[in-house]
Amino acid sequence: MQSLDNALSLISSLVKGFAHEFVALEEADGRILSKDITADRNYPPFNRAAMDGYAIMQSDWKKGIRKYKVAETILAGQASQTQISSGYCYKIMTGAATPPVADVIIRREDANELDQEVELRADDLRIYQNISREGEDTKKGDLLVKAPVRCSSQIISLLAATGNHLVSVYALPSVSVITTGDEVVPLPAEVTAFQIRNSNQFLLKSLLKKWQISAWFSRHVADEINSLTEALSQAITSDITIINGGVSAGDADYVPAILKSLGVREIFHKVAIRPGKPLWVGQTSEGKVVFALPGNPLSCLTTFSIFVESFLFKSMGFESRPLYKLPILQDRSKKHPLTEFFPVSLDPKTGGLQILPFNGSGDITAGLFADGLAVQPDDCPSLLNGDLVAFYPFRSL
Ligand SMILES: Nc1nc2c(c(=O)[nH]1)N[C@H]1C(S)=C(S)[C@@H](COP(=O)(O)OP(=O)(O)OC[C@H]3O[C@@H](n4cnc5c(N)ncnc54)[C@H](O)[C@@H]3O)O[C@H]1N2
Ligand code: MOO
Repeated sequence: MQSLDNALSLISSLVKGFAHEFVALEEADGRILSKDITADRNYPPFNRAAMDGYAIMQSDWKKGIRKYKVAETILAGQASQTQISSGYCYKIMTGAATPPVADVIIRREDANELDQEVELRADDLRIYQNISREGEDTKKGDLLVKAPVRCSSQIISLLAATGNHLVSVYALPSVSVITTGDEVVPLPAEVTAFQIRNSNQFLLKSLLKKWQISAWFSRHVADEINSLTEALSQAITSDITIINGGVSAGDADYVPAILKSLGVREIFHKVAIRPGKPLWVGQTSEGKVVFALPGNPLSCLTTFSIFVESFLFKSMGFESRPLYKLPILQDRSKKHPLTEFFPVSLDPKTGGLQILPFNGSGDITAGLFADGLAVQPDDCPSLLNGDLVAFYPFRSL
């Protein structure tokens, strides 16, 4: 049985890195950028008027001039046609380019608009008042966002602002999802007394969607050697195969043996964690990776979130995944020597972690309102209120 750290480093050793591809900006939400974003020009690209008003020369104001003739009206997007001299101003709109000769804008609210001229008022006049100067936000060539990073709405906006209508992202892997078990029935079939519905298939597909991945091959297979062999032989042609159930010690837990018979090399079987101990990980001779996750719903969620996601993060260029240390808000003890993952919610008032009780890893409500998983290390029999614990968020925070 592997320790958690060993299991994670064995998984890292399987990473070859996904290819890069270009996608349209409209399709980039939630994808992982594979190329840095740099500024294609200065921002603002010109001395941008920040207010509707009148642009003057500060030197005129200092001379005591308060009434100005309007030389020209400059709208956003227009180039100015005139060069003002003393006693003249531009009428200018927010977002328009302020000609270099003008170095102050007085708001329209502080102007008395007369027939051919305008009388301006200001208590305190500062150079470049109401002008956002060229390059003051960022300079051409500046690194704005370092890859890899998940495309948020703000990043999408920045990509658009900097002219990237095609975006370089990490290509998505092909993924198969196979659930197993005689007792597991698909929706919307009726369940008999000793059957259960196939929730993990939906769980896994939903977890993959966070990465914008849809499984190309998805099937439920009974605990029967021939059908499992047939389905798994197809599934393992994918970059990543995720199998659920049939990996512990039961008479019908055929998955590890069948994978081996199909030439999948076992990297490890069993990790010293709870839930999720029976996890099996292997690799085909072509380098495709196979995760066989334990069947209990919380074990499935945990092993996906910790192991499959670590593999995805690394394959998409992240050195490590975001991991937080946050205070736990209750005492917690454990009697076994395994590292324990448990569902927690983020307390909005304190920023600490509330422990969410559940009734074992088969409880369908376990982790229902959790924001992520917290960790009680193998050698730590008790956690005290206020102790910092590792926190793996379910969503990128
Ligand atoms: N003698 C031992 N027994 C067990 C061990 C062990 O080490 N020695 N490990 C236990 C642990 S921990 C877990 S977790 C389970 C995992 O077993 P399997 O991965 O072989 O999974 P199954 O036995 O097929 O199912 C376990 C449980 O999960 C339910 N299940 C399965 N698939 C689905 C699905 N698609 N949707 C919803 N629920 C599912 C299944 O009905 C079982 O109740 O083994 C322990 N036993
Ligand atoms: O992974 Mo198992 O859930 O520890 O019962």
